[in-house]
Amino acid sequence: MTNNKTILAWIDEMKALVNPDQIVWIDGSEEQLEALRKEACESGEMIKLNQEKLPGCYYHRTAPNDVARVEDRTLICSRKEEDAGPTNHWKDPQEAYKMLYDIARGSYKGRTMYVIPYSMGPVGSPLAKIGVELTDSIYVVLNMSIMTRVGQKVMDVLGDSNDWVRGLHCKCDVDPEKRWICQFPEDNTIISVNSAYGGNVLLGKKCFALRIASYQAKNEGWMAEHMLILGVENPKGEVKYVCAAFPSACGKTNLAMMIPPEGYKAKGYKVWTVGDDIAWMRKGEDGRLYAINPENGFFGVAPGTNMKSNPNALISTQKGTIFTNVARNLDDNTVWWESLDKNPPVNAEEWKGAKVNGPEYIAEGNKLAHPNSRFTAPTANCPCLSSEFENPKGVPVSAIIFGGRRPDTVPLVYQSRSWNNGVFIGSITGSETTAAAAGAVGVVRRDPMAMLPFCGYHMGDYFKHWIEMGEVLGDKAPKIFNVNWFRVDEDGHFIWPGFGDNLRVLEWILKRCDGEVDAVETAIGYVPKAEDINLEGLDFSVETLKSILAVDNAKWAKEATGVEEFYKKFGDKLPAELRAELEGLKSRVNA
Ligand SMILES: Nc1nc2c(ncn2[C@@H]2O[C@H](COP(=O)(O)OP(=O)(O)OP(=O)(O)O)[C@@H](O)[C@H]2O)c(=O)[nH]1
Ligand SMILES: O=C([O-])CC(=O)C(=O)O
Ligand SMILES: [Mn+2]
Repeated sequence: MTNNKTILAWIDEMKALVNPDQIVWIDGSEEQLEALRKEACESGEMIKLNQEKLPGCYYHRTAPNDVARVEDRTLICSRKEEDAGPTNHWKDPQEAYKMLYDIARGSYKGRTMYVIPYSMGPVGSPLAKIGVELTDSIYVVLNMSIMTRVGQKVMDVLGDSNDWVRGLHCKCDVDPEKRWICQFPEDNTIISVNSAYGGNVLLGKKCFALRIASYQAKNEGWMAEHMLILGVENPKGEVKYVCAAFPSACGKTNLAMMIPPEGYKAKGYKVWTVGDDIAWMRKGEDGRLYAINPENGFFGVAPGTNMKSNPNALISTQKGTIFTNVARNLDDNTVWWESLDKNPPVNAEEWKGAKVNGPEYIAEGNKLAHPNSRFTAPTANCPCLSSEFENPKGVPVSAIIFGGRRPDTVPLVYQSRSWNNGVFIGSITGSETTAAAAGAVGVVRRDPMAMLPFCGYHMGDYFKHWIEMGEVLGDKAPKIFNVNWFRVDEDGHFIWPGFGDNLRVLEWILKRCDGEVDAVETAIGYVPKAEDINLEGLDFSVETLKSILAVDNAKWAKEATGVEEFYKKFGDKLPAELRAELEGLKSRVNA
């Protein structure tokens, strides 16, 4: 498939290490993928689902100890420890290679090495980048061929270039004690061992498109962010694009595919999805910031997805999709997860594979699907996929939105006072932890720009890079906002209806970008006047709206103290601009 000497030499080296019985190059053809699906079903690695109801869909189950990303076993292996920074786990590259090679050695014996050439971004786009993943898992091959563009065409574009990212995945025996997800940013290399969970092994996604790419982006003057990209079309037919960074399982897929409320639909509003998880952004010829989605599929959270909450996501999963760790309905060989509908299958197989009576099992307090069960669906299935999805130049970004799960303190929406103030707001993002990563759920932690688990270098330098991008973009920079869909009442219920109704907030955001609406200046930034959020057709009182737009200076004084504590980690790597923003916030909330 290629004469590229750097690729051939690396594959020879890896082959000598892992010792496969044979090597198969993934050419991207449907025949080859179909043969692999058949093989995976014969070995039991995958189950073919009901082909009338779910054509081209398959089911897979991971080991019960291997169901989410493992942040404490994810390492940044830069030569200097300081370059990984205080928010990453670090290991010396020489020691890491030795440890990983000892684990990987001979691990493909009796198995096949699949070579997957893939492009992150439209093949040949000036914003795209290329990787090669080696894996011994057909499941990984099939997922990568949904999530990225794979095959011969990628090699053709790469030619002899050495600008590609090396990725070695060894499933081994999925031993959690020997599980390591290692990035070597200075070597453009990723090694992942002893896992088969998507976020750890689909190396194009978090490992390349965020951890390695964020480092490349800093050095090359662009941005790699954990952001959805969506277009809002107004009744005049104009489309404006926004990017939003929320931590894992905090609503990116849902916002990216939202259905406008009835009243908005009637007026002609439409929402178009460009991406649901990752954005690569660069300054364009006209000086504005342009974004592409480097992915070609959605690796989405299944539980909670239904025809009411997110029909576009659900429809995206109805063909050519791989389901992982959801439950199976054994009567008709389809899938089920919590809140898909009100009828859990009686004749069910829960996510670990035990046969159970669904309703009884749930009544006993169990879940049929794992909370982080996922679907891998082709973007092409999405009914609201943007016509710009394949545009090699990307889409111009009007607004950047940060957000997280905050039961109190943070208002529904506010606008930053300036670019640097917006960077400050992104840097102090807090959110309750979710099932997307192993560990406790529901604990508020700081997750700057939703990049805490994904920034491939020193977070202080990353903040500085954001400040510098603002200088480069000048008055053409997107406006920066923060949202919080997750304020709760005394009974712990979400106050704001969220989902499609979030368009009401996006409308205000876009009006602010165009200078069409006023706002109230508060200690933290600009908050909407309650009458400027359209509540038409919604059973929601202005009083309640006011309660979730309110800024409580006493709470924010506490927040500022928490930020001050958090910022200590960065020492003198904390940009002076952010220090000044914190001082500004403190003086305003205490005024
Ligand atoms: N209350 C409320 N919940 C929401 C909203 N949007 C999403 N959620 C819930 O948040 C959870 C995760 O949503 P996703 O859209 O899959 O999150 P994500 O950010 O794409 O997650 P990753 O794929 O892990 O990066 C689901 O359980 C949703 O039901 C909202 O507007 N309000
Ligand atoms: O990487 C994963 O496993 C899924 C994901 O999008 C996230 O956790 O943000
Ligand atoms: Mn994500």
